[in-house]
Amino acid sequence: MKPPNITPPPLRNDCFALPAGVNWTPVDDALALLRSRLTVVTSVETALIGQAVGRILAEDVFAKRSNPPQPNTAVDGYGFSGAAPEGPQVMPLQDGRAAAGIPFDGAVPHGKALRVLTGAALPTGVDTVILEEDVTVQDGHIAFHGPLKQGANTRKAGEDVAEGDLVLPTGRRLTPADMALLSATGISEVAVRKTLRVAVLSTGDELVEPGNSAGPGQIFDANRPMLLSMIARLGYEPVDMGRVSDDREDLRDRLDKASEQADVILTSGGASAGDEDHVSALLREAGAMQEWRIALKPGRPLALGMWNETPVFGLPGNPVAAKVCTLIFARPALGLMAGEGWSQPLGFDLPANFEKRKKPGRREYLRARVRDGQVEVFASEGSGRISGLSWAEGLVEIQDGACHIRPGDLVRFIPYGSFGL
Ligand SMILES: Nc1nc2c(c(=O)[nH]1)N[C@H]1C(S)=C(S)[C@@H](COP(=O)(O)OP(=O)(O)OC[C@H]3O[C@@H](n4cnc5c(N)ncnc54)[C@H](O)[C@@H]3O)O[C@H]1N2
Ligand code: MOO
Repeated sequence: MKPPNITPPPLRNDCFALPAGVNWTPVDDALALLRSRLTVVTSVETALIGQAVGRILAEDVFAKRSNPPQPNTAVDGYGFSGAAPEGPQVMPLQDGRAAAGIPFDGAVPHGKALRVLTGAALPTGVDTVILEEDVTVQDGHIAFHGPLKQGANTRKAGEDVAEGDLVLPTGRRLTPADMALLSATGISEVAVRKTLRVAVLSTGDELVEPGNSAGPGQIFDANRPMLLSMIARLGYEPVDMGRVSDDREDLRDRLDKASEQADVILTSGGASAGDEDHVSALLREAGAMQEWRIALKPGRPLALGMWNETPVFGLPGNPVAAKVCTLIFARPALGLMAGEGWSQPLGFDLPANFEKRKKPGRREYLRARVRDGQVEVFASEGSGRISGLSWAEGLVEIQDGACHIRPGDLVRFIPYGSFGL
């Protein structure tokens, strides 16, 4: 029998070729859209500072007390009033001493010196301190060499923070250093955002739980353990929604549950438009689907949508693409929803030790690390090469317009740490 007369399309064999007539969304436009559409979703609660590290401030915090609260001495030594002129100085000692927490009761007459210990409030009549190492003490007197400026070796009240100053702004994710700052400025509890709950769900008939036996055609679910731990590292509450097979009704059911238990949903797999790509199909059906074809490698088929008013990031199944999309798109979006605000990862421009050609018009992220001050990239760009994710210590961002990177060209390296991992 004669075969039917069918005209095939020209062979491109490039899943990243920009199809004619399709408008690919540049990464920055997709990010701008996310940024403009999303808002803070978490409510506010009070946390004692002992429990507040890693939490996000829900309001500006102002100092209740100055730091230091009063002028004090920065060293162990002897305090007196005014500058000491050049040359040898001898001063009678005042009886008593001032120590941290045990102030000197009374005033020190001009011309006399008082024994003072680091942190002690300066008593009336003392505004300058000589270091004890520079002093000879004998017969109720001290002797030292001038000159010494007025105010030497002392700390002014409020020189660090004055009462009423803004100490930390809304949206700040509290660090261990902030615990010291809050304590010192008289703050013992703060208004913080409840922790954002992020559901993680894997889709695909081929997936098996690590620890179980995997038959032919099956693979272990690698994305879910990665994504759950990324969420925890980013400071959000991971909500494990397990795995769903490629069954639309099961997936619908699981998305319903996830939207009850979490503020945001991350799925992986089924994001593109194949026969079994149920995530994108359901999001499209729900009517609130931005089916973005993003000019990005890896991670083009990122499905974004709403499910029961809960934002869903339909991440591509390939683990490298799932991680890149999480870092580039989900992370700033989660920050915004959590009350932390939109953030850009800090990158460093360093010379490349590799050569790469690419099509202009799409952004690329390669698994990378820095050795001897140069950026090296993983040997393969394959999106299923999970080993490269562990090999890498960050991503190198190749700009949309670039088409040929030569060794020695500056490229932007973004360490995983800059993403909060
Ligand atoms: N004809 C085309 N095929 C594909 C294209 C294309 O443009 N034309 N794009 C490719 C790209 S790029 C990606 S990325 C994937 C995206 O696919 P989906 O998001 O629909 O994901 P799946 O098809 O379900 O899975 C892709 C791949 O990843 C594996 N996978 C899925 N989940 C997990 C998991 N939890 N742990 C480990 N591995 C996982 C899955 O087995 C597949 O091998 O589509 C390409 N195809
Ligand atoms: O988005 Mo796919 O290869 O980029 O993994």
